[in-house]
Amino acid sequence: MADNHTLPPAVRALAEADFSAVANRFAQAGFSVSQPADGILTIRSKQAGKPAVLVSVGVHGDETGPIELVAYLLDALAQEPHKLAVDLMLCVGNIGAIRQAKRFIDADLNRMFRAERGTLAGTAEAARADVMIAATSEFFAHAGKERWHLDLHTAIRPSVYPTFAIVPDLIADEAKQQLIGWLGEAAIGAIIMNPASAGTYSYYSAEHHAAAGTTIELGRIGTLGQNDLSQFEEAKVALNRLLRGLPPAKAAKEAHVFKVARNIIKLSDNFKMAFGKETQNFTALKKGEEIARDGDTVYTVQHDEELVVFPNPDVRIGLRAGMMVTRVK
Ligand SMILES: O=C(O)CCC(=O)N[C@@H](CCC(=O)O)C(=O)O
Ligand SMILES: [Zn+2]
Repeated sequence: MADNHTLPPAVRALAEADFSAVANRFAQAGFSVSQPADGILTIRSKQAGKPAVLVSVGVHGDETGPIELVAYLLDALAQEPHKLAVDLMLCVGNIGAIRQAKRFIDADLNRMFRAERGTLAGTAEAARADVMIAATSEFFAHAGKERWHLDLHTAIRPSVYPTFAIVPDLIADEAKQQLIGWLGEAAIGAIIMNPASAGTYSYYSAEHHAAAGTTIELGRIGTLGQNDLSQFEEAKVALNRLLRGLPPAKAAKEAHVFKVARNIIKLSDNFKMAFGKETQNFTALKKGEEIARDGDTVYTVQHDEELVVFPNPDVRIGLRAGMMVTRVK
């Protein structure tokens, strides 16, 4: 982590998963506040029927922008706690990796939210995912119909759309439309509709807890305390609006919509991508162009146009090394 002494106190506290100041304020204002595990805080109203909102940050330890954004927002909300209009679960994901300013310690935490973990079982992140799953299940077990999970990330490499979201297809229609409306308010540039889980946290919440769950990419990885949050002002305003139960605002932007055509899975150590790993997200490839090869398997573009997202040859064998998407609108 950056030199913590120079960080604004609210940012330092959230990055260290120290909820004490915030927890006290909401508890004093009459909310039921609990910390079911390290890095997890729930704040519930004593009145039933509020929307349930899970906000997660730091699922990858080097993705620091969302930690800053949520820290400032939560700090401001804690000054007027009675304005919180939802039941809130806040999850700081990979606490150990945040401390070390690394994506993960042993393995990618955002691939652990699946029934079969194979070679990922036994890692530090498998244990952390179990803790997060238990707390998430408990949180949504008490929830009414309106359920959200906003899992805030940042991308490793540049992107044609600096902000974008991955939305599980299986979310029920009404909730999906509400989520897409919210992503518009947040000025998210592109939405990728995803038909199948890659073991991610937001897909898990959507599939198992009927949440309007999404992974949101806000810019690129950077040093804690040094992110330019002005690029995500609309996202901050939209999140603030949701937590305070204010009426939806007009979309700041209509997102470009894509759908996942195929996940490129790394099959062996022979996996080689046809382009550099700095290739920006949403780079377009034409039918027949090579994407990657892995021994005898050659991945080529099947549609007239496919765009590559998250190209990463360095993932473990068996995991997604890239996502090919096609344009819907
Ligand atoms: O930029 C990258 O290569 C990774 C950024 C990131 O962590 N993205 C998430 C997306 C999760 C999803 O598909 O919903 C991830 O790969 O875990
Ligand atoms: Zn991430």
